[in-house]
Amino acid sequence: MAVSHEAGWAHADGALKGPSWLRQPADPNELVRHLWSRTARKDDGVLSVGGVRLPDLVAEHGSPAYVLDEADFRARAGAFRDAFAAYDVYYAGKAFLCTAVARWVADEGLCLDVCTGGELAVAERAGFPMERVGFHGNNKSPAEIERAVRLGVGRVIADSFAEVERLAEISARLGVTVRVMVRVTAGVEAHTHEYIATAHEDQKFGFSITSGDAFEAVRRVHDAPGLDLLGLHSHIGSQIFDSSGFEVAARRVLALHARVAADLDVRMPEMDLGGGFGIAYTTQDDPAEPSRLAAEMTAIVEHECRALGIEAPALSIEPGRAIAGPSVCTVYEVGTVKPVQLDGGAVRTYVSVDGGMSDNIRTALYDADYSCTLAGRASDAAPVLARVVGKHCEAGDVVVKDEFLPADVAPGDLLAVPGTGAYCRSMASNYNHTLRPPVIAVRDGVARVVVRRETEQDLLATDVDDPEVIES
Ligand SMILES: Cc1ncc(COP(=O)(O)O)c(C=O)c1O
Ligand SMILES: N[C@@H](CCCC[NH3+])C(=O)O
Repeated sequence: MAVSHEAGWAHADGALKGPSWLRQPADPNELVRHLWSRTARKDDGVLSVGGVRLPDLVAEHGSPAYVLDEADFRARAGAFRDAFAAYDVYYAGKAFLCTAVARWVADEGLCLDVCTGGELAVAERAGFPMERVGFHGNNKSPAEIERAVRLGVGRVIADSFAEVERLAEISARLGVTVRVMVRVTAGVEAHTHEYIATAHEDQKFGFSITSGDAFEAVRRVHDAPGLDLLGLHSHIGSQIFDSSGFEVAARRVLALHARVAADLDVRMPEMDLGGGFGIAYTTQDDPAEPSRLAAEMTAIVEHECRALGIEAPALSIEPGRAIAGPSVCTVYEVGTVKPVQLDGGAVRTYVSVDGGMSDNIRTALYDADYSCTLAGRASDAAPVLARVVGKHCEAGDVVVKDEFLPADVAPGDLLAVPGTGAYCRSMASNYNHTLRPPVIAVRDGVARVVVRRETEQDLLATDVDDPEVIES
């Protein structure tokens, strides 16, 4: 997919200008604090996280690597837990999940949202309390549902009529009661990239409120003997800053909740308002603290419930990105630096690193913005507008579209990109047979590998090298 260039092209005067919001760093040897995890700091230009200097980490574990600030992850999880104390907070494992992270989530008292058998397997291995797991997905297989039910997950979020039937059949066959939420689409156009908005009508998730499908799904779950109807679930999209989408969605979902009480005489005890809270990828983003989100969401729900004359259901939310995203930075090594002359005479500096769209697809896929900084040394060189690109055979293989880097950036330098904890490792691929990088958790000066780097043996393991197959 093409990379958009609000930025980036040579202007009429021949100069290369970045996007309007991009600023030259006040001091390239300092961090733009709110883009980095809590323990990240620069000393004489050397970046450390969790008390571990990144050049030392790379010397031991290689690059690229995702560096996970454990204290930061736990603090963000704890901030959601405390701010939303009256809610159940489900960490959305799709943002990033491994056994260590599942244990931290459990330790911090959060619940866990999984959406595939694979994520469920990690939860199981971590010994995550299954009654605190919610199982999502628009196309759960019968085998996945059965496994989740056998494991005793606390709730399954139903996404289609076929799934309601499967759930009813499985609960009857196994003789167990399954607690079910009904995922609804509230018909909201969330202000985010169209690929990650999920509450407008024309998409695959949930039951439409306006068409009447959501009401019908509630009725069927309620009527099924083995299913325990918990309530409605709404998730409007991801990387959202504007609370008006949540407000409209909450109003519509609560109206349905009230209608179910009035028409079916059923009081649903719970409601989930989903995740989607945005984080700062660049200086242009200004995310709200969990305490403000909690105050706003609670005010919206209380106001609506008063207006409808109903008792507020017990609420839950499902943040993923806002917990995992800012806790990680990716460290890369620079391989080549290529000044490219553009029409009009301006020069763009292409800085190639040893990863790319295989470890961070978000720039290519969503036109996402990132920033970066030199991580291994100080520099007093003048800033140049650079584009950080990967090593893949793809022109759109861009990691950071536009960033000011010191003009002396050179092969062997380390670059670190903040905000890569959500949907980077979890969406990583082996494109061009690259090896997915490790996730290294850092805390109190100690680095621990929590997801190891893939090896060529891992890649070759799935490639069948059997003369009987190949030559037949
Ligand atoms: C159902 C559901 N819950 C929670 C999330 C987590 O979203 P985010 O990581 O934006 O908080 C998602 C992903 O968008 C989702 O689809
Ligand atoms: N993968 C998306 C978000 C999708 C969230 C899952 N429903 C991103 O990187 O922004």
